Amino acid sequence: MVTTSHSRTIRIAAAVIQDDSGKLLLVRKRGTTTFMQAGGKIEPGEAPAVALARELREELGIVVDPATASHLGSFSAPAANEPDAHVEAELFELSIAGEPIPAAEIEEMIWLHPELASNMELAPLTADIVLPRYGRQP
Ligand SMILES: Nc1nc2c([nH]c(=O)n2[C@@H]2O[C@H](COP(=O)(O)OP(=O)(O)OP(=O)(O)O)[C@@H](O)[C@H]2O)c(=O)[nH]1
Repeated sequence: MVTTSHSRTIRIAAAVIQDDSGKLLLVRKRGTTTFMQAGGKIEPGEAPAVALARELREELGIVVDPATASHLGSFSAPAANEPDAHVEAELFELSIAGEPIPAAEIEEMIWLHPELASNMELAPLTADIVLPRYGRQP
């Protein structure tokens, strides 16, 4: 029997970023089809908020002080791109100044109104954890 507990764990730090009108910033990484929270893997020994700041700088050219990111908690979800894995995500809420500039590894960046998310291909962490908390009606 395959259960979540047997699947590989990917530890990530991920960002919930909203603009003034409540739209959520999502990214689609190059060569993939699902939109997801900006962020990425936590390196061994790296503090989650530091990993988050590093990933946001690499992916979106955003400079974030890790101390200003508000930790929402740890959440588990099936991994978007690996059928045999799940993510353990440290989710952080933060506000950003200025417009992000996607790096080459980001194929697409969008500001998504939560009410308009139903037609989108979303990572489970975004669909099941973030959107229910940030405005999408069931
Ligand atoms: N950033 C991010 N990754 C997610 C989310 N949901 C989810 O399943 N993942 C998965 O978590 C993993 C993140 O790894 P990544 O490869 O994007 O991170 P990274 O930038 O550290 O990449 P690298 O290993 O190529 O250096 C991917 O397998 C990705 O599909 C999410 O909401 N945000």
